[in-house]
Amino acid sequence: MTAAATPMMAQYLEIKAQYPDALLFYRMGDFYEMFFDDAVAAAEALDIALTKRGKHLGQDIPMCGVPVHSAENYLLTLIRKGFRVAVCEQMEDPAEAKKRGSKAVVRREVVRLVTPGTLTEDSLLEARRHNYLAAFALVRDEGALAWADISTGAVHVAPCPRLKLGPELARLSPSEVLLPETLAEEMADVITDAGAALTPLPRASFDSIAAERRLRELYRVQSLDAFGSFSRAEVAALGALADYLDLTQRGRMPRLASPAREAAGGVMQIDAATRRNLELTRALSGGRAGTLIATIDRTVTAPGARLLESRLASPSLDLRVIRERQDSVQFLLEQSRIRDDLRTALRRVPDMDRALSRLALDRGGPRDLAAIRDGIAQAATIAQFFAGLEPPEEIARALDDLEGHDTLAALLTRALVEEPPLRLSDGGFIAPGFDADLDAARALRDETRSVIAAMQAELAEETGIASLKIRHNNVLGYFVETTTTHAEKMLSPPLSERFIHRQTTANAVRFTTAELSALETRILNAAAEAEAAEKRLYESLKAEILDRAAPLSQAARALAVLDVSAALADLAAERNWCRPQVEASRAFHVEAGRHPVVEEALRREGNTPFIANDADLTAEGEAAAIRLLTGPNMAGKSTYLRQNALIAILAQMGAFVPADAARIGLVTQLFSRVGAADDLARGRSTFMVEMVETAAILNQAGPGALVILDEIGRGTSTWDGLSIAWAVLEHLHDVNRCRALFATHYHELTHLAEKLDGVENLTVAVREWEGEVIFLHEVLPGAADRSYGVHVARLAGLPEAAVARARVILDALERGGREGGDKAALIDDLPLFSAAAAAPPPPPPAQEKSRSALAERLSQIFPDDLTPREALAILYELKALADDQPSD
Ligand SMILES: Nc1ncnc2c1ncn2[C@@H]1O[C@H](COP(=O)(O)OP(=O)(O)OP(=O)(O)O)[C@@H](O)[C@H]1O
Repeated sequence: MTAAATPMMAQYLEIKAQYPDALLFYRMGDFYEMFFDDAVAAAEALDIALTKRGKHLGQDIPMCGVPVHSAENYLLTLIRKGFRVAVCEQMEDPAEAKKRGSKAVVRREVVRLVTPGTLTEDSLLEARRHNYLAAFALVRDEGALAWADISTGAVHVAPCPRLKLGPELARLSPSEVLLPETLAEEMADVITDAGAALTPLPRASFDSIAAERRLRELYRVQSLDAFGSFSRAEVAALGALADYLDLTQRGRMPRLASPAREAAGGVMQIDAATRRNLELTRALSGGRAGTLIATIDRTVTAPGARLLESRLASPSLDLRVIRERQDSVQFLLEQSRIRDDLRTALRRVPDMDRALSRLALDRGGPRDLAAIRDGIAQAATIAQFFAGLEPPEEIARALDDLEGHDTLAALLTRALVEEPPLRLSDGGFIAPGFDADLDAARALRDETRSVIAAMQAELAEETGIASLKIRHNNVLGYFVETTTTHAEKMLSPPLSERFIHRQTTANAVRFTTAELSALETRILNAAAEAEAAEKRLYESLKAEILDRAAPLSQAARALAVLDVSAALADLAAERNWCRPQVEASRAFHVEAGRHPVVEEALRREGNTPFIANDADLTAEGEAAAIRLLTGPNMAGKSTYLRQNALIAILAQMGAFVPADAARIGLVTQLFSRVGAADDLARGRSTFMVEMVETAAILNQAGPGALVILDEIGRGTSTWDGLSIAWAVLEHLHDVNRCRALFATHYHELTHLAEKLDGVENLTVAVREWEGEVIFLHEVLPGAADRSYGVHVARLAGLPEAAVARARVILDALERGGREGGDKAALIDDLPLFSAAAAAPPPPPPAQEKSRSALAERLSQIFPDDLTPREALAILYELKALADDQPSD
């Protein structure tokens, strides 16, 4: 067979040509088949068998396929691996096609293009995270970003200068970003750095005039002014979203809320590096464990979890909003009984937003109808909890949105069975008694079933074959079946006159009778009628729901608000967190602050308690307020720095904070950087990255900024590092004039406190006891006198000999430093390493050799060029050299 010539292959190639960038899932009966390169790629990605089907231009056609009923799992794998999938369905019954001629091909069409940003199925989505599709448009030099979650219908737009795109994407973490083709190449890195898939679109998709028309049609409005005034770039970005949705959903538009415009500068600016470093929603090691969100998330519904994450990702700069949210948390903190009832009731609230979206896209099922029913029923129950109380404004507004769905609730309650099936085709979801036609069809269908049972009993008696059965399959329909032992009897008169032979299998013989055929027609008709009636009812219930989509979505949002407020109240109650005073100032005062994640980790381990620490970073007038933190390794410097950044974020997202009291002047920008030495694995370039990031801070941080710098400059040689750290500190003080916490190992910097008004020294207390260092984790005013690195090296299990040697070197270096000596020359003065080793002296000749090898290696070393880590590596090398020599 030459498949190229087949009309089917011609149809395939024609459709495939329209989707060159996607894998084409080509429906053939119960399978989606893939051919040619698609098959090769999919077989590998899915780890399924690659087979062949006919030939094309003399070559075998590679083919693979996945069953339709389990296609979602395969889709998920493909999307996760970065593919896009065009789903091509059969648009008519094969029997229909046959009527056009035996060679006619079943009509097929792509019904949907599945991409990372356009998923709606629960199985393809993370319940507790948004799935954003974003579009960035540039009109002249003005940029805008629009983003939508089509699984919930939320749409936002905001001005976004080109330089802000990276931080904005870091905040939203979209799955897919649309860019005009012309920008795709130069901006690809920004998109992929944010972990999103990049989809370039033709410039026409971003044309602002066409976009305006598209949006007017989409929202069925005369003018976009109804939503506020948008810039050209904003309209273009929204238009690109609409265009892409039209393309991927093949004209079936999702339900989209009116675009909400986010004002520029409405949220705390936090760039990608800071988010990573503070482990807000993703841990440095990947995943959610150990992040701030994992520690504070006590929401009990998926929409609540999504709202909490978006509040955390975008701490507000609007005092009214912050205080309203705090009021809600406080109210539910005080009303602990209502909080408990509320949380119990919320646990039974389904994800109404996603159900609504699927219904709108015609991808829903009976279970989505039930989700709406249960959601609004719970909403009404929840509204009652607050009767007779005067809740604060945000909660009061939410409660208003919960009500007014009684008619729909009553309708759905009457219409649906308690637990409907997932798919429409499964049937049986409309409750008995709801619709007379359906009841009649079902009665007929079920009655005929009992008639069949009666007929089977009759025939068994008549033939004297007790094991005779009436069965059903898709090929024969209903048939009478007996085992082959009775074949002869059945196939000879008189029975053969009544029983018409249909089929003989290995174990059975099958027949039909005139009565059975008549009955079958009746059954089929009744079942089809019931199915049609049920489908009709489904459509009308769906329409009722979609008619009220906007208020329903508001109710869903209100439930999410209640969930978030109750969750934060629960956390505050259990962990004893306080309500921070957030104000328009440059104050930063925290009493007994804690790091929520470290504290929880310590609590889980159950040994040491977390030591709370105060922070006073209040800036006077326009001056800077910088605290320079010195102290040994492992003392808790990083923890202290980060806890204060996290407290600022929690305060401005409207949550309570892990402290006894806090007064936070609005932090407009938050920067956090960690010294490169913490990431040695990536080598030298890490230092470059660190410097680029530090440059970004010095260029951007304004008076409202809070800057957290952890051992900046550590990735280079000592003097370079010190000089850079010094200059950075001065710049922050004199030019940026922001609030900053600066942890360093360079003790020399502590002298700056005497010179610069806004700089004060802090240190983390340790106690030395019998030669051991005990970390007290207590932050106090003052400077550390030494770094205790050698002590920590010992704690980490460095060999005793190396530790002893390090002490000798340190001592000499410190003496040299104090006396202003040349450090390279110092090496000559140092007693040799082997002398410090506690090992028994090896035999003299070998020791001679060892000394010379060591001396030679030492002569090649210039301490000034070494980072501490390199010095440590050399120490190992020297030790190995010393250990090796005797056996030579
Ligand atoms: N306030 C605290 N109370 C109790 N334990 C703490 C506290 N702060 C830190 N720790 C513990 O000490 C460990 C080290 O803390 P951290 O990483 O902040 O130290 P560091 O001074 O920054 O060290 P390095 O300079 O080596 O990076 C933490 O993992 C934590 O277990």
